[in-house]
Amino acid sequence: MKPLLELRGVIHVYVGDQGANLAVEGLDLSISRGQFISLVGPSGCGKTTVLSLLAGLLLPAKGEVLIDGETIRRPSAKIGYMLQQDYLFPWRSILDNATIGLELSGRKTAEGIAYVRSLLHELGLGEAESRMPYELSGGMRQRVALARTLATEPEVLLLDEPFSSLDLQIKLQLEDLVWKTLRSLGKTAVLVTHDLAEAAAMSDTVIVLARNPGRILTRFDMPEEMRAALPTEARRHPSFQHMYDLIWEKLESGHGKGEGADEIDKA
Ligand SMILES: Nc1ncnc2c1ncn2[C@@H]1O[C@H](COP(=O)(O)OP(=O)(O)OP(=O)(O)O)[C@@H](O)[C@H]1O
Repeated sequence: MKPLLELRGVIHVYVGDQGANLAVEGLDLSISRGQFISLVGPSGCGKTTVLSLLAGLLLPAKGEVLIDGETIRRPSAKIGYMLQQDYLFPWRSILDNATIGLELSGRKTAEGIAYVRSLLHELGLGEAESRMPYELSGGMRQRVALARTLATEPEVLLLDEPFSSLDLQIKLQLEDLVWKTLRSLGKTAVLVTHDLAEAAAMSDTVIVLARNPGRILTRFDMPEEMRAALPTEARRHPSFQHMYDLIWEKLESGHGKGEGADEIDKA
């Protein structure tokens, strides 16, 4: 099957006052439609750089980044980006926050609003659409941010540590909810996380990166039964601990002491 997203021989160099910084080198990656991929690795290995390249916010110095076989040269409506911080506008209600992308792209039609209402409903916010951001918990705010990202119907969701600021219980609930929502809508997802358990539980495939320069060390395809299960169920699957240990060992072998594996959340 033709991949939906591809990185081919990608190199990215940041150029600034301090000179040139080779951030990532020789990245080759294919992601199929509907796949859920996680990127894990120590701080500075290029996870956010990869997301920015996929989002069209950065252009590679060498190589190609493609969606559906077409080179990504600028941000596209096909790709939505959800961040650690929700960046809700405090003066707008939940519904008005969730419809902002539609407004900016001139698509705030009755149909568009109805779709956003259905998303809010799916995400357990149906009764809360007229409430203001200050009235919401962190988990609710992230659900609004997800509805806002999905409102414009992107094919791909880039998720940059969207659960990292949440309490454990809320985080687990939200992992299930996001996984279920993206699955039911057939979306393709690329998650960046420092939490190896989260990566193993949510993903079809976990990509392990190393740094200096950022590069792909290996990829782990999760067992079929884990992939089909909700993240909280996948965490209880007999293969979960084994997959987790494999990812952790690869990270350690890739970095050695002092090279950053200790920054990964092993809890
Ligand atoms: N704007 C920038 N200018 C110069 N160098 C940068 C810039 N952004 C990132 N870098 C460098 O590129 C490399 C990759 O950074 P990136 O932020 O993609 O890593 P990361 O894996 O997402 O890190 P973290 O886990 O800490 O968020 C690092 O060496 C970083 O210092």
